[in-house]
Amino acid sequence: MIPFPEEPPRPRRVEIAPGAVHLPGWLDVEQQRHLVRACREWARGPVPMRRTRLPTGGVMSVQSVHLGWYWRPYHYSRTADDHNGARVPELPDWLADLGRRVLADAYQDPDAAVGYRPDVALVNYYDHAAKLGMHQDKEERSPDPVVSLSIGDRCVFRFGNTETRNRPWTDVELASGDAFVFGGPCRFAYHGVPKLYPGSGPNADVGLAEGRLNLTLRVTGLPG
Ligand SMILES: O=C(O)CCC(=O)C(=O)O
Ligand SMILES: [Fe+2]
Repeated sequence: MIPFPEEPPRPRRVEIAPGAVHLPGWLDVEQQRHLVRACREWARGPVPMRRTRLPTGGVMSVQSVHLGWYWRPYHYSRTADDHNGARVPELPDWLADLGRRVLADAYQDPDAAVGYRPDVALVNYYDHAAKLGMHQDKEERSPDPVVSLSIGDRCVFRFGNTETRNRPWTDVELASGDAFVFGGPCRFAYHGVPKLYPGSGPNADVGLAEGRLNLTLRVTGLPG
């Protein structure tokens, strides 16, 4: 009998565009579990996880909690001025260090990571109905790369161009444990999350029963 073909191993590093790199399976299960536990702690407060209010009056479908700086459309502050006024917690050194290690692997250059000092982390939680529209991360005054980590359900991460929110774009599937970096000529590319695959995550193995968790690290370039 001809054996059923095995799934090909996922590639370890995929350059999507100059400066944009996908690292499938960068986090092991233990690291993912640790991050899920940490996110549960941060979600409790002092600024609890919530849906960001938009200037249009609506709310984002993604729920989030921030470390280092509080983000709302379209600026940063230290305190949640549109919410409970509390100050966000510091971004822990171990998380910044994780960001540096992702960067070194993404750019295959330990030096690329040496001066990288992310000072804000956005923790985003997607339930099955949540999406994130095409946008640029552009409130930062630094050209340093954005590092993103994914845990839980798989999603389509739509990575576009720096000119418009429309095509051309590349749809990348981000799975639990994947890292994604965009910097250099891609730093201000439009991107979004149009689709989640409910039930596709490792669930109990990482301590996240459903949905998708994303951690996004950025350098604001703002004075301390
Ligand atoms: O969830 C993601 O993968 C992307 C999140 C994102 O683009 C953002 O928080 O600005
Ligand atoms: Fe973004």
